[in-house]
Amino acid sequence: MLQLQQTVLTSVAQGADHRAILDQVCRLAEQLLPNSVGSVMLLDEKDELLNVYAAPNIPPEGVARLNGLRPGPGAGSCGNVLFTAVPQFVSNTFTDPRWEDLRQIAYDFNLCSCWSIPVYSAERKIVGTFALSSFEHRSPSPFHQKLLEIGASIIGIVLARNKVEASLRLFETAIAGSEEGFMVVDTGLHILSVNMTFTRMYGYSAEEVIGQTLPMLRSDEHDETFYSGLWANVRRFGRWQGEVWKRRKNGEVFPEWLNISAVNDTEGTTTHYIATFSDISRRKSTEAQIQYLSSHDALTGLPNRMLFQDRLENAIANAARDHRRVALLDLDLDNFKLLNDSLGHSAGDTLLRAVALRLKGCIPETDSISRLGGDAFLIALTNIDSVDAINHVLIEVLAQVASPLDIDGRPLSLTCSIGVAVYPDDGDQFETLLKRADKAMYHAKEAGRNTYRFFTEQINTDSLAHLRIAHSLRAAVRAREFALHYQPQIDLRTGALVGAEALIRWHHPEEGLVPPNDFIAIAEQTGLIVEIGDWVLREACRQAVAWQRAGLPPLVVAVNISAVQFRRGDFEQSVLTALSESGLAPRFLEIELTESVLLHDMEIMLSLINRLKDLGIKLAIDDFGTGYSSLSYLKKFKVDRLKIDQSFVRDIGRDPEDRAIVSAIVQMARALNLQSLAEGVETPAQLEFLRAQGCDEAQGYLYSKPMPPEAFEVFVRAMGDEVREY
Ligand SMILES: Nc1nc2c(ncn2[C@@H]2O[C@@H]3COP(=O)(O)O[C@H]4[C@@H](O)[C@H](n5cnc6c(=O)[nH]c(N)nc65)O[C@@H]4COP(=O)(O)O[C@H]3[C@H]2O)c(=O)[nH]1
Repeated sequence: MLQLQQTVLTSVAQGADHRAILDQVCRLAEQLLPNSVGSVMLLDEKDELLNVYAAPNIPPEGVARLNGLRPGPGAGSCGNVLFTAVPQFVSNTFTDPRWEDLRQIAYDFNLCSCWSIPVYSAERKIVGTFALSSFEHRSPSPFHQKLLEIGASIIGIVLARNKVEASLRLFETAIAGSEEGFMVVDTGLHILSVNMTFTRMYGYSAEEVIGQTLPMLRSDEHDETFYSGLWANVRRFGRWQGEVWKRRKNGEVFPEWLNISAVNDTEGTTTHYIATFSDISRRKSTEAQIQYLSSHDALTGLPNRMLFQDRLENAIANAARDHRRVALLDLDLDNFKLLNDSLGHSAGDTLLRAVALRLKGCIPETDSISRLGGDAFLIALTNIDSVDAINHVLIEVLAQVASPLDIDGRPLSLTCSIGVAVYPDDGDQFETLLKRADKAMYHAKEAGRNTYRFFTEQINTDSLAHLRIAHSLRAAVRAREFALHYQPQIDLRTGALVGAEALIRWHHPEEGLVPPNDFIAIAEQTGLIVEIGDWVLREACRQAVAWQRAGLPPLVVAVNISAVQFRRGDFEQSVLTALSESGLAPRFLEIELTESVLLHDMEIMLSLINRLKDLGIKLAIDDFGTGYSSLSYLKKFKVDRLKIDQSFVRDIGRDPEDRAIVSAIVQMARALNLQSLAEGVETPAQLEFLRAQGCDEAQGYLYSKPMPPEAFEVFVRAMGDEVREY
């Protein structure tokens, strides 16, 4: 008996298959009761019928006939064990009423006696029987009863263990195939096991990560405080869950939903952590998409009213802090309904999309546009420090919307009316500003459309003057209302004429002569300066050649160049065209630039200027001393002349600082081998000071105001021989 126990336990310890162990139990019992066969019967899943589970020495036909045995008073020893829940020892199966239903089987297989006792589950429930059937009539001795008891209890243990193992196997299969990632780590955060989903999600094989610690999977999205908080939670509450950004083997960072639970032993000490996790990148991008759709206009992709309002309110809060303004533009397309009805709605949609795109191009990235629905758009201009900045955008928007469109091959032109309300002048709430901008927009419509109106009358008046100039400037370019006046530049040592600065004049048909300071900035804002500047260059070159042809000594003509001319348009080509059209030798053309132009995009400027200088063109720095004065550029750019700004010259007589500045510029120019020219010289005293400092040249009312070409010609001829090329 002891040997039976030992043999079976060894098999259990070695992890042998449970059926093989049950067979072994039967065989060992048979050895201890010669002339008998052992069998194990188990209840089916419904707990109704008994089936043979192990019976190594009962022939298959016998097993087949015993299977499906329904417990009952005549259902043999095993059927009665289940029926009565107590052991059954039948010494004569041929006569005993408990074998009533199985009598034929008893005869056919010569099973003369049969002893059967219950097999219990771990929960003390009868799950089957263990029986010894003999080929002779006999009753069990106490030893045999013990044998049956021990056999049944071993069978119970083996079956229970098998159940646990089976459920473990099931669990493992479930984890391996789970859509969720699964990982077990020890308390030192070493990875002990991972499932297939982990491998798929992270791109690491199990071998690559087992034994490594968890931080290898971290991204840089969270700092140490985040992770220490997370683990503090797990230690305190036994679990943590939340969103964490992790890094795959290929370096990609992705969001996962992570669940960590502590596993404790029976004493409550944590031995392991189990992490389950899923990749939520797709969910997040769907969420982002939903968020996008709910905050944007489907047709144009522009923010909808809700998002726009949010942004405007933010902008107002920032502007309040920085003492700046925010403008709300309420824009309505003129006659859109008419176009939409006549073109069809699909063309109408294309039109709205095209307008949205153009509007986007008129404002900085940081500002917002929204479509309110229909043909109404809102624009928020943030960070505004002057009404001029709003004017600039308004003029640009009117021009952009009005420039011809091609819709499905059809040329179309469209205009819009804009109402403007300004924070803080017109209110500090979105709704108030919107109402006021809307009201102003109706005034723009009433004023004949294709224009804008501010809600506040004063801003309106100033701004409309601006708009008027912008409008008439466009016409002025076409109507050739510009002229150039020339101001002589004189050599201070010899008194000879060395050059002329060309200065633009605008002869407005109604307003008379408009000075450049009143329109150059607007021309720059509208981009018209490119066209105007082209004209100035061509005209100055043409005039210089005309004078030479008329017998005047050759003079260098200086032309002012705006920064916008450099950045927009092809400046180099303009110069080449002006020179070749006129036939002027490049050394008679000087371009005047301010310091800030040179310092912006320095590398690009340098190569452009060098190409022009290689042609022989001269370069003067205008308003010297008022800008950045980063002196290193003077050498880099091969400058010929420094023009001392008239603001320093004006007060030479009164202000010792100005005197010091002028004298320093003159000395520096000399040291660098550059010419110095003082602007705005009005008095002999100023002239004396400049001469004493060694300033090379001067220009100013003392000699002459800028003159029309004919007057300039008379001036030059009057100077006789005193003209030289500098
Ligand atoms: N008080 C006083 N002023 C004197 C005296 N001598 C000359 N001026 C004025 O000083 C300005 C000198 O031109 P700027 O500094 O280049 O300043 C110019 C220049 O920056 C710009 N400008 C003029 N013509 C053009 C042009 O064709 N293109 C560009 N981009 N800008 C131009 O407009 C500015 C103003 O031009 P203007 O009104 O013609 O004013 C000219 C000239 O008439 C003087 O003794 N006393």
